[in-house]
Amino acid sequence: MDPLTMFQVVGTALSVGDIVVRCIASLSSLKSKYHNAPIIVSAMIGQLYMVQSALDQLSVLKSPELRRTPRYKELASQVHHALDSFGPLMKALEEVLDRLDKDAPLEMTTKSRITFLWSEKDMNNFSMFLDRQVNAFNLLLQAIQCQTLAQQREVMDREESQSILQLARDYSSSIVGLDDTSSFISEDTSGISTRFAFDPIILRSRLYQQAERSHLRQAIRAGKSPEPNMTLPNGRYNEKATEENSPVELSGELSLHIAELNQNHGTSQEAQLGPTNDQFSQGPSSPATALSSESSGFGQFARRSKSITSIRLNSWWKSFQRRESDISIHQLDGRDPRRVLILGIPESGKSTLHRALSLIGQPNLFAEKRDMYSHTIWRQAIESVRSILEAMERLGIPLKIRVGGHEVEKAFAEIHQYGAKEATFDSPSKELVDVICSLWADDGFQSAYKRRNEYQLNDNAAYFIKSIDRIATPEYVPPDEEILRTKQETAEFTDTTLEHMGSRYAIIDSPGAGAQQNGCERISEHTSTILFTIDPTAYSRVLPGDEPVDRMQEQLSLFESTVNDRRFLQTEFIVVLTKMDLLEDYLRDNDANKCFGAYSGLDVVDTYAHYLEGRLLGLISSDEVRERTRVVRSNLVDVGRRNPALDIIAALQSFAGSYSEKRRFAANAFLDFMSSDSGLRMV
Ligand SMILES: Nc1nc2c(ncn2[C@@H]2O[C@H](COP(=O)(O)OP(=O)(O)OP(=O)(O)O)[C@@H](O)[C@H]2O)c(=O)[nH]1
Ligand SMILES: [Mg+2]
Repeated sequence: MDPLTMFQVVGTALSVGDIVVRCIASLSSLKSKYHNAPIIVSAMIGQLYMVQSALDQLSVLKSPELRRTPRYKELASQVHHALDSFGPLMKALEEVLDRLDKDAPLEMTTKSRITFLWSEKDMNNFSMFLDRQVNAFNLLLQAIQCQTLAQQREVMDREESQSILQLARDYSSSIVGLDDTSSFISEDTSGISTRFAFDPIILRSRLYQQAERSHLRQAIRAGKSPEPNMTLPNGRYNEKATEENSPVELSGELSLHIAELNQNHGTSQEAQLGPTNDQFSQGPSSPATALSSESSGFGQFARRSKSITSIRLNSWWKSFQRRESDISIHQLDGRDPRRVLILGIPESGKSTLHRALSLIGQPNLFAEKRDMYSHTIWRQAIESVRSILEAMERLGIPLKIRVGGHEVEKAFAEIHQYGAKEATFDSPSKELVDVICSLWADDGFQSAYKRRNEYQLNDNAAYFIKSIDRIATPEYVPPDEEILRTKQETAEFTDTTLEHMGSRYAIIDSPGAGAQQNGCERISEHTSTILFTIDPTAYSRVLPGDEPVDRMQEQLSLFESTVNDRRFLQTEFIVVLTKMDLLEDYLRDNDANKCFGAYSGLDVVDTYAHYLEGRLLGLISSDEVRERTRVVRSNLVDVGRRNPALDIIAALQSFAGSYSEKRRFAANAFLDFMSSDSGLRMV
């Protein structure tokens, strides 16, 4: 028997290209007839555009020459029936759509809506099944792009690739019914990521971009910019997200890892364990179904009658629907959150970024805790004054003026006394507040402050000291911006789940450097994006601790080792230059030119930031990783008017790394549109 050839594999897929086009047309027609058509119609149009783009790319391979190329022969045998069900699936979908389009009433009444919803369920299954096929297509395209046989083998031998093919094969054999008894639908997708190195090719394709543009146009036409909109008030997508796909399971998996990590660090976090990994994977993959080459390949589907295919597909749907409740939510809509890990040296702003991101999803994050934070702010202000006074002593800087009748010793003693007491906020004396105001006006105090790089001082010391008379009043209620200025050392990994424009992110904050490295080992496999915080004011400062460690050197080395770590080869990086608001003052007080050597002009914020960005990007050894790296400059505490963390979200969304992300983005624009007044209204 002839072995399967690339010509057959590709030919089979291409033979139904016209049907794909017709299905897109039918879905569009349905959508235009129903002002309030179900969301799945829009989602499927996007999905089919994906398929069409993949076919477009594959069409170059239809040459019979490929029959003879050993590399493609091997590839064909590896793909081995994974795409067999694509043809029948498209044909059955076309039938369903024909029927729906024909029977569609002009007005969608409650009754017709119910009828439609029945079909919607089928379409959801179609949509999920299509996903498996698109994954297999993607893999095929990725392998074909390889330059050598060795590279191709490397791609195909990956565990992830094998899982993708196995899954597509399992579904194929269930659908075409060639060996129903020996095959079953595997639910084990845990090892499959939705990201492929090949995805950008699809994303760059004309068809996909057209589809995406059209989605965005609709969203814009509906008067909605793709500006952040945390929740869709009536959006089904989000309802699903919070009810069916509540973060519990996903977060549970993540919390499991985080709890483990924290346990390893000997921290005290009580793990809220969710389901174990075993609960997420619901059984082993089935063995590949052995099929003869006669019953597969090009021509096979042409011989199958449409009705037989449909009957089999229908029965597959039914059995699938029964199993629906057993399926992991990863499979139902592919909306598992992107896992975003925040890394950086101590005090580089990781937790501030984490908190700013959390505020996007939970604007009332601090509502219950403002009272507590007013004490924290007062305490940190007093501690800052004390640190400066201590530094004056150590550096031999005298106070230039007498402080409101107080000598420095007296002021010092008083501050000490306040620093020693825990919650002294209730009664900060007017006298003490005056002392602090006078200290701040003192030249000696100021020159010690300017030398803050020589000792440890809270980054927001100046802000709090300057605001002391406001902070010291009993009526003081700190706004979010000021809470974000407080410093709290992070001892353990913490995560938060953020929903934004239909995308979900599990964002993990990490503790200081030592613990971070241990944690990274374990958490890396779950990370799609790393937010790397860089403190631009770190030069000429040392890290707190026994050994003097140059902060800037430390963060450049940590960045270099992280960004070039093999485990993160597929990871997206967003470098966040934090504390941009503090930079101008810091550059004025500390000569960056001296610190960085031969460069000049580094006393200007923009020139310095530009130089630092160049240094950071220069540390990335892989071009691919550099392409997947974005830099965002941020003043993280300035959340008053517009949360700066939205820029990070925009950077997250800008990645074209995975087609599913892009699709999600486009779908979300749709969903936004559908949930707007001019869009979908649930009956
Ligand atoms: N003004 C200003 N302060 C910032 C900014 N980013 C961080 N900070 C402050 O810098 C200090 C350290 O920030 P954190 O977020 O606690 O740093 P971290 O990296 O989490 O530190 P560890 O948990 O100790 O590793 C805090 O006082 C923050 O308020 C910023 O953009 N502007
Ligand atoms: Mg922290």
